[in-house]
Amino acid sequence: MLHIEEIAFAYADKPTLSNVGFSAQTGENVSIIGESGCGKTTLLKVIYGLLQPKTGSISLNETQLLGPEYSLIPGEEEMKYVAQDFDLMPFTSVAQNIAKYLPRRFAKERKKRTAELLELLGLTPIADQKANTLSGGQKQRVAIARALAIQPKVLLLDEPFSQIDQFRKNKLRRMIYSFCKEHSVTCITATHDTTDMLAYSDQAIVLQKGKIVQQGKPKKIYEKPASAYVAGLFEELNWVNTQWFDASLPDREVYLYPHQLYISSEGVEAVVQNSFLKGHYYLIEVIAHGRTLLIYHEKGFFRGKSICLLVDEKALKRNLSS
Ligand SMILES: Nc1ncnc2c1ncn2[C@@H]1O[C@H](COP(=O)(O)OP(=O)(O)OP(=O)(O)O)[C@@H](O)[C@H]1O
Repeated sequence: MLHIEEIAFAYADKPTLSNVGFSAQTGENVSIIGESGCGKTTLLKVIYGLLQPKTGSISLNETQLLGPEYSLIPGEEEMKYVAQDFDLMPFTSVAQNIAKYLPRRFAKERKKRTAELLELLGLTPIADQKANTLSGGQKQRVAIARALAIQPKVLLLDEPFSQIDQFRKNKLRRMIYSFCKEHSVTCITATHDTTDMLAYSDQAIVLQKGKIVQQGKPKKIYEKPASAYVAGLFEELNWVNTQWFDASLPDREVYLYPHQLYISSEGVEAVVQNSFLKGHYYLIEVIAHGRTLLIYHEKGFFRGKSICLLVDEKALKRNLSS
């Protein structure tokens, strides 16, 4: 188990993390999400042992990790960290970049494992290409393959799929996270992309200005966000007044996800501004009570069309009581 307790960290005298603590079971997949600059990368670097926390402690399977001030080589041996800058050997082939991290003694085993990793990350066709000729997404995949070369106990991924095309991203995500599960690798992913969190994480940690503001099962966080900040990490929010929909409710401004508003034959009058095709549905931008709101609908509408909106009453009331 990876146990992180009450970590605080500051760059010079600028506090960046305070009171951060959580535990991850062996093989658990934890996401760290939050707005840009909230401290996700810093937290991964503290866990990996590149930055020394001011206070707090980190232990892996009951062994306390002391941090870079107490080790000759920064970085914990049993962990692998895939940073945002990849750090590949530029004039070396994809296959050699991966093989370098495998023991030299067992040549046959080394070749087999390299081939497996090339296949897992979809890199076989470019195995002989030099790293400096790769695209950002290809470099990112080589960096992940390298981190998995010798199976770590803990894999720390910083925005792992940010440069990978949509077409490959979903398949790759499924493969990597199921690889980690099968091999009991604890995986901590810092991400902006809440799809990483909702579909694949066992536990999510939401950071805001270096502090944990919500923590738990992803579904629960999505359905019961602790604040508009947390909800806004998933989708653009609609701010509405409760009395537009129900005059008996206290007069409050509340936030709703787009799917919590829907088109009906009666309700709040709105005028369509834009319809954006999203695949099998549309994102519709409307103006109601002088505000821009977003809703989902199966059909698109022309600009200027008048429609009426109703609200998911449960969501409205839940929001009111939070
Ligand atoms: N080496 C550094 N020296 C001083 N301040 C730093 C340093 N690295 C990061 N910071 C600051 O610490 C804060 C947290 O940065 P961090 O990179 O951890 O955020 P993040 O959540 O990972 O952001 P992003 O999602 O944009 O990668 C930011 O305000 C950043 O400017």
